[in-house]
Amino acid sequence: MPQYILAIDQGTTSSRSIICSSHGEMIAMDQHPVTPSCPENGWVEQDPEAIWQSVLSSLKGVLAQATLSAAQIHAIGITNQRETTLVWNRDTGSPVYPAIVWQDRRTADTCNAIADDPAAADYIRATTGLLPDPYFSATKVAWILDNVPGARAQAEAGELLFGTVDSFLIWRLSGGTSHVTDATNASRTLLFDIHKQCWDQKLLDLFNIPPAMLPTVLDCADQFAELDVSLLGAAIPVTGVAGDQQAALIGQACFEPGMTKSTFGTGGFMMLNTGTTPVSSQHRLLTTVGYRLNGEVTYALEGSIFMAGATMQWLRDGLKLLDNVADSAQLALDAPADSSVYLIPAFTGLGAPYWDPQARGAILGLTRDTGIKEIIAAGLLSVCYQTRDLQCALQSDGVSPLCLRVDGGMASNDYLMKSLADILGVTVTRPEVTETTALGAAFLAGLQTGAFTSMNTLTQLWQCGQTFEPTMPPSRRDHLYAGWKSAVERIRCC
Ligand SMILES: Nc1ncnc2c1ncn2[C@@H]1O[C@H](COP(=O)(O)OP(=O)(O)O)[C@@H](O)[C@H]1O
Ligand SMILES: O=P(O)(O)OC[C@H](O)CO
Repeated sequence: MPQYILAIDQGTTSSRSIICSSHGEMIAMDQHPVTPSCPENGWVEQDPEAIWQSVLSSLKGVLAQATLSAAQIHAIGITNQRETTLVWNRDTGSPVYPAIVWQDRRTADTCNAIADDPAAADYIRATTGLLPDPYFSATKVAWILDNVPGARAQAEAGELLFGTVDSFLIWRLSGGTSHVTDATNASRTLLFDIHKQCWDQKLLDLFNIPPAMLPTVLDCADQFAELDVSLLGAAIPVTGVAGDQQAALIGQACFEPGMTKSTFGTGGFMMLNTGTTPVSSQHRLLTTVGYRLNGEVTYALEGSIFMAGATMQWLRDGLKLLDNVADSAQLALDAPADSSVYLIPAFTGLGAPYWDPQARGAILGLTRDTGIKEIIAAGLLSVCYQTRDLQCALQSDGVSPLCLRVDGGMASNDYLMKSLADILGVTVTRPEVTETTALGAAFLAGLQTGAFTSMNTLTQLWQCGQTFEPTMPPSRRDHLYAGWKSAVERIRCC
């Protein structure tokens, strides 16, 4: 008799819940959109109540679709958009400000000032594996405390709690009894020592964050909470948590050093397993916790692209060039292959390896012949070129992924996958089940309860769906990439 595990995947554009069996089969999925708002240039926020309601709806929806009751669910796993920052009142559970989303750049000046202090920047790098960039949570928390009237005093009095989305959801799901997170989410805050696996007092002082606000950090497979019975009718245990990119690493069964995955959702995130030794990048990649199980940390090198699928949303909703993002594959195929249009989607700056929060986007190489198809193709190719930027940084750090496992909403786009193989010059593999992020969270939850007995079991559950081989001549791929590099140089601010 299989056991049923439910996984919540709270992403930037939607909240999904899946139910899978202990045999690794997907039984049902339910998805509800969430819409970020951009109240000022470079700001990106979400309504915490909309996040919560979308998660609740997806929980109820997936149970209905699977025709299962909550009592039949063995365990819950949670995975989430990382870095997105919430601060809420311990007594009421009400957030004091909207969620500040990972893409938000409002704290760029603060980060630049810290980056200008070599001792502080070196300490951050050595302790957290990250860089002083508005992407991470610390300066977002400080901004809320400094800009919401009374918030800092309340935080110092222990009345306010900080958490990434996982923490906030667990607080709500547990009826306000569990204030916890996991080591992967903690590793994205700029406040967590990835070597000692604890919050770092010197960083808390640097960013002026009261320690009383912080959640307890657990392994990725652990006892996080029990569901408040009033929500679904059963006290289901929450036993697995990981940030979404780390959950995808697990869902893609990248358990051996050197194995690499890229997830193309709102952003694009390449992650390479480096084993139990943290590797420090000389080329501005991040050293991060891949997963922590039974107290043992597996580290990863990560390259983060801020705009992948979000570029296609902008082409659809902002420029109205598309009715449906999925149409982009055929339109791009119909564009002439020799188009030299480059779209640089630096809408909120550039992520790895540039880390330029002030850069802004551009479309370059326009001619009188340029039309919608060429711009759409350039939007998709921007994802390939940004991924090649990450591949080059990894190669310069002495690690070269020989093949790449892909997932995320954009992975269904065959034009993109084939172009990616061509521009990178490596085999791109799409798994049979592309909901790898949610699957990773389910794997973690099942590892804790014994529904999955080992990492080997998870490796055997991973199934290849389709592979895309590179066929573009190396000289052509290098020529196209050189055009991208010179286009990027035109828009950089630092
Ligand atoms: N066929 C497609 N072609 C191009 N982009 C796509 C396609 N399908 C989805 N996307 C993009 O992928 C993103 C959604 O992927 P998803 O993994 O659900 O994102 P997230 O977890 O960040 O919310 C959206 O930005 C959407 O524009
Ligand atoms: O919402 P996604 O899937 O694009 O993921 C967001 C990342 O976790 C941000 O670091």
